[in-house]
Amino acid sequence: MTVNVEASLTQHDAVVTGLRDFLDALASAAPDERSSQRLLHDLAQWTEDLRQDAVEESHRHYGRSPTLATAGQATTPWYVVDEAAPPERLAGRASFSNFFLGGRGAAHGGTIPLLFDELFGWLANSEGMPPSRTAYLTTNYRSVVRVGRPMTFTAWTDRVEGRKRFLRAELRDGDTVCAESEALFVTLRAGQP
Ligand SMILES: CCCCCCCC(=O)SCCNC(=O)CCNC(=O)[C@H](O)C(C)(C)COP(=O)(O)OP(=O)(O)OC[C@H]1O[C@@H](n2cnc3c(N)ncnc32)[C@H](O)[C@@H]1OP(=O)(O)O
Repeated sequence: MTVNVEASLTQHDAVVTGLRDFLDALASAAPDERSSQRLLHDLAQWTEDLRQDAVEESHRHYGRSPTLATAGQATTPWYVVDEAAPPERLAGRASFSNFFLGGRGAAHGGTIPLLFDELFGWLANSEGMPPSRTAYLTTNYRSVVRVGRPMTFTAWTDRVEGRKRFLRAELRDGDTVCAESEALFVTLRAGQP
């Protein structure tokens, strides 16, 4: 079994990386009854152990990694930022593993806006920016996103009007634009969650 663990990762980051690999392996396999039973048993044991370790949101590790792609959210399509000029522009690479398969080799349609929302969150909430949230996000699907393909993305701030940031992004497979997105992020007022 190959587990994609980098030496520099903390133990928790390594667990999240392992979880991402696990989900891909699970989605790619057709385990027999015996394997499924063993898996269910192990999962049930770990679920129980982790429930004993439950803590309040601000003390959790999950989804807060400063070093991992996707901040350590194992259920977000993998991406890495290669060029960061926040809050103006981001560019990088992405890939949808079998865990994100919708059907006939194409990524599930709901997972593409999930990636865009991640990228927009990066842009709109970069260091020094007041916190903001997605008010709307639209996606145009131009060509299927194939699982396992190396993709590239660009996300940029189109314009700012007071508390409103209008953002745009493109996801490409080579020269083909597979999806485009447009979103509005609104800066939160004091007291908004
Ligand atoms: C905190 C960091 C976390 C990282 C976030 C990552 C991104 C996310 O996924 S966030 C999760 C998904 N998003 C949400 O749950 C947001 C839920 N919605 C809200 O909280 C609120 O509606 C919020 C904050 C977006 C806007 O509410 P509020 O501050 O009351 O806005 P409001 O004063 O009515 O409107 C401000 C302006 O935005 C415009 N606007 C607000 N919503 C929309 C919309 N959906 N469409 C178009 N325009 C809108 C208003 O028309 C207004 O424009 P103008 O100033 O020109 O009159």
